[in-house]
Amino acid sequence: MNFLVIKCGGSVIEKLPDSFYENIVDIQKSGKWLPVIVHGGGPLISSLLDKLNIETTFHNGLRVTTQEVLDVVEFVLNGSANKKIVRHLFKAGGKALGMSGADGNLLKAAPIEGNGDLGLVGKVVDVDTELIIQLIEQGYIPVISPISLDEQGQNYNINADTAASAIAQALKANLCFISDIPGIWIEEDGKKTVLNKITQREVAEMVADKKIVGGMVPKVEAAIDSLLEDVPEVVILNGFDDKSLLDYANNGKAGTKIILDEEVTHV
Ligand SMILES: Nc1ncnc2c1ncn2[C@@H]1O[C@H](COP(=O)(O)OP(=O)(O)O)[C@@H](O)[C@H]1O
Ligand SMILES: CC(=O)N[C@@H](CCC(=O)OP(=O)(O)O)C(=O)O
Repeated sequence: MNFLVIKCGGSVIEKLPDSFYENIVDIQKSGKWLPVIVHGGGPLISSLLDKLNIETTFHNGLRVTTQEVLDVVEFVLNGSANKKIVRHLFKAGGKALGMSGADGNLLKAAPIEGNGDLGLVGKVVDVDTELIIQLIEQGYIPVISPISLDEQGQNYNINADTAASAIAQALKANLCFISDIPGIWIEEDGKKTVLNKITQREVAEMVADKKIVGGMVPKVEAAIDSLLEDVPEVVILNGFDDKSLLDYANNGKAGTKIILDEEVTHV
């Protein structure tokens, strides 16, 4: 089965055109790919925290998460962000089922190592692929928020790129990150050039040189982790170009393709 994990960034959820969701439904109906959506909601969370006068900070692109912050994260991700996508897919003629990693114990979480400063930030340690496959077989497009529980029932804030990577690894799915940029860029003399591919080594150099920063850091780390665990392909696509997802699904055309160093000789 050709699974396609489509990670919708919070940077674009509010702005994706109807055609984006129609394309997902078309991709599913074509049978070429079985779509699974994983979503974030970073800017929506920050804006609600701001309205509630709760201070929020990030460390290497990850939100420092107290229990008070987590309540808001969960409210936004499992609520408005998840249901917005379900609603759009319904309007596009699809059958979407929204759930968090906690529902049906879909994702099992654990705190990330050395996370003292980050608080309740977790990682995914297990994915119930059977549940995802059963939903797909019943014609659903799963829409997954990354909030998940550990063995004790403690909830965790999990970066959506990291969760999407874990799900892609478990399904051996191709992974598309839909974000608010046309791909990874390099900036020289004030001019930005989008890279059509980037290697693991180049990613590491750009992160070390602070040429990849903020939310792009967990994204590229998730991309490399995925490829190292036999995910066939990871790409970054532009959420504002309504053809980018369809172009990728049909022709493999991507904004930026991330590749392992050993693949360089084969490209
Ligand atoms: N080298 C880079 N190329 C492209 N975008 C970058 C780069 N470094 C940092 N970014 C930032 O990463 C952001 C995307 O990550 P993020 O805000 O987490 O988006 P999302 O909500 O889609 O996951 C872009 O808006 C951009 O500002
Ligand atoms: C730990 C951590 O940083 N969690 C993220 C979860 C949402 C997310 O990842 O949203 P984007 O995809 O829009 O970045 C957060 O609290 O913002």
